[in-house]
Amino acid sequence: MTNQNVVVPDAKQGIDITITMALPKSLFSPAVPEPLPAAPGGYFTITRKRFTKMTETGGKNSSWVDSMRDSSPTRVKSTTSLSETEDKNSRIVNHPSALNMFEQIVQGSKGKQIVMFLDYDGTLSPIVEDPDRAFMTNEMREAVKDVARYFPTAIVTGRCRNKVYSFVRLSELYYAGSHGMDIKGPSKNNCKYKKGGVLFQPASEFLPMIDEVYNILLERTKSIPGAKVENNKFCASVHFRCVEEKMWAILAEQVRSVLSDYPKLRLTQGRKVLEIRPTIKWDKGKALEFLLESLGYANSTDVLPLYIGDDQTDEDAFKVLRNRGQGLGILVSKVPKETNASYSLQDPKEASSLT
Ligand SMILES: O=P(O)(O)OC[C@H]1O[C@H](O[C@H]2O[C@H](CO)[C@@H](O)[C@H](O)[C@H]2O)[C@H](O)[C@@H](O)[C@@H]1O
Repeated sequence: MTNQNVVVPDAKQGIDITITMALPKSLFSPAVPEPLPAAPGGYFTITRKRFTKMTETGGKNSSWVDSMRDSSPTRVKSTTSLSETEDKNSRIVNHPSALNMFEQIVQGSKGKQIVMFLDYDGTLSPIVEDPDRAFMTNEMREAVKDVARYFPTAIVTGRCRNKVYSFVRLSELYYAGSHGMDIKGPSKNNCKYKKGGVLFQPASEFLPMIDEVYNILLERTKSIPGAKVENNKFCASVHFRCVEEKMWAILAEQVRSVLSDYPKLRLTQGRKVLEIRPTIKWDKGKALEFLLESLGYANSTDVLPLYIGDDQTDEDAFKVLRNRGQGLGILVSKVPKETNASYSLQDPKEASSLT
């Protein structure tokens, strides 16, 4: 790694600014990526019907447990070798490293205002067993702080907004917690963008319901060793990272039985986590659009949104960028994955080099 000066035109101020970043020596690769074929929707919602079918059969039907296993993107299916995956579906391995392509990304931004969107878990912080201890490093915090000095920067996460703020502790950022259902901008005196003090909570009516469901889930899962329920304000998470695999079907059945009383809630899956969310049509992609609009870039061609994320829920944002034909999705993943992102990074460390 080496420090390099990258000149980025600042459309807002009409001047070039120079950012010193830690970049790999191999950064300025001449390769230009082929335009990616359109990827199909990557959203991994488990429909109530499928969820019911999976859980009804309990441990006997392996599809439920398979689905829980597949929720960890670090797992490559043992029946398929990497080269087989490449042969079968080259689109999956076709998104080049964002690090190697960074020069092109920066060049592509010429004259455009970059807006940076960052997922938290698995992107800014490494995945750890205890969700309460998913701290980001000081180095990462400094990197994000640097980015926010030049570009509007938002954290977009499934976590409760206050919780992620307690990890990140940068008051100049925008925060979209609860999968984008709790959006807040920097306070007026800490914001250089025109609509900084934004606050938007499209699922506020669900607050009492989520609280209720959280408490029921706590009770119903307390006898399952390793299960952890997290209240993320407008959604809730049931973690199974520390639950023995033989208990997964039982945990699933508990969650299913709770959800069957709440038709206005739906289930999605993240990295070793079941996420209970309101059925409203709102996700990280909608949050990205809302923030671009709030910043005054709704129909602008002078903006380049960059979104870095690692999770299935980030696919909604990647898809929005792909459909707009504007901006870039960057997937953090060690293994090839079907994605709507255009570039990839291996892990949070690489993400910190990029930012
Ligand atoms: O949108 P994100 O910022 O990626 O948040 C998604 C979920 O992240 C957290 O869980 C994940 O990270 C934990 C800590 O590394 C890990 O233990 C867990 O297995 C992962 O799923 C968070 O705890 C959840 O509430 C978020 O929904």
